[in-house]
Amino acid sequence: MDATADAPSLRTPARAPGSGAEGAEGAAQEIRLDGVSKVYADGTVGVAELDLTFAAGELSVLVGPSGCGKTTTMKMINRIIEPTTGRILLGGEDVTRVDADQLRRRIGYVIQSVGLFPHQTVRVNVGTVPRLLGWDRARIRARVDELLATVGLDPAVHGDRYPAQLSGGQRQRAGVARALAADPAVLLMDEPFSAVDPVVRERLQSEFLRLQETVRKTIVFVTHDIEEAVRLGDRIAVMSTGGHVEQFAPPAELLGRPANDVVADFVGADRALKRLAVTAIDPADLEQPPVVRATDGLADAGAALDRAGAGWAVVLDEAGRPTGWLPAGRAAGPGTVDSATVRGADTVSVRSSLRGALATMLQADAGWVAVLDGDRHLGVLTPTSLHAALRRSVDGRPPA
Ligand SMILES: Nc1ncnc2c1ncn2[C@@H]1O[C@H](COP(=O)(O)OP(=O)(O)OP(=O)(O)O)[C@@H](O)[C@H]1O
Repeated sequence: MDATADAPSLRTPARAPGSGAEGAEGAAQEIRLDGVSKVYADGTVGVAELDLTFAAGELSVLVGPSGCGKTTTMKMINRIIEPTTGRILLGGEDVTRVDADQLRRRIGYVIQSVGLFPHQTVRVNVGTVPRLLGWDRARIRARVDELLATVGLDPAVHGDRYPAQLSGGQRQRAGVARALAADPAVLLMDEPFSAVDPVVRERLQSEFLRLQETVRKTIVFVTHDIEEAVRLGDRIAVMSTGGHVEQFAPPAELLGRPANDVVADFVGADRALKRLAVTAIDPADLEQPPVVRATDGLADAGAALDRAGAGWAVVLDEAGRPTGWLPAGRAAGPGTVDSATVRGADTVSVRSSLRGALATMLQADAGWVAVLDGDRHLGVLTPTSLHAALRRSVDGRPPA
């Protein structure tokens, strides 16, 4: 789903005059559940009283064991299931009592089995909601083709196929395109990627993250897979049996400070490792060994190392990129730094996660990795500073 080419039109579609869908299109809206509960006819508590706010433009994940009420919670938002008590506010508007059909047209919905109509072509499927909204044929056609391209399907190749003629991953992409067709303020996704194999799933997840960067919908996403939750979620709600929310927090906080044993059990014993993937590199975490230029004199470099009391220096080339390191023991005598440099410097972008930095460090076996902003050297991470960064991300403490 390379969304970049189509970004502007996804955000600002022309509104169909008199479509009756005013408010259906465009900017993401906050979803607030206010004392919402569901007790089924047989007395089963699907969801206990929930107070939850899904922030506009964020991807919130509902995660938890089977039967804990994830699907019930999600389906109450588009009123496939009617809440027993409470109010649901969409962009501040109480939608608990508005017409349910109209409400659903404002909300994109993607489910595990995709839910494409098998007897309709991909184009017809993706155009479902715009058709219901009364858009004219040319506009629907243009929108559908644009969306298919956005999610990585070629309209000329896949547009006239039936769902059975697509692979699982392609069907899932078509499902996402259909949910986005009328540019809904909100997307609900119920285990959308669980029916495809792990490799395809990971690719769909990455593509979906890129798409979300562009469209910035308010998304509520149900999964039972904590890895998927951590990968995708801006915030994660861990639910437990009986429809309770045990913790609702960003992934790093959830993994770093589980609110209780239920959450700790659910996120798993390897939560520290999972946390690496969701913790960004903070320039304040970086170590600053002395920096020398390849063209500097060795004696000058040695003096700089002495002054700093450092055992080694990062060597930069003329463009300022790290090319290797200079051990203090070699920083003496005639010649330039270049002649004494231990070649090879592994680098990572400051936009990487700590996991990316650790992976590079392990692969290189160098014990340090230079962090760059574009071509600019910002500092280095070592196992010690990486550990400090991880603790800082959890405790909110400044790095040592
Ligand atoms: N129509 C129904 N009548 C009675 N009980 C129901 C009904 N639908 C769901 N439930 C019950 O409500 C609880 C929550 O179900 P829900 O489908 O929301 O769970 P879930 O977390 O989505 O589960 P899963 O991960 O297995 O899909 C479960 O105990 C379920 O058995």
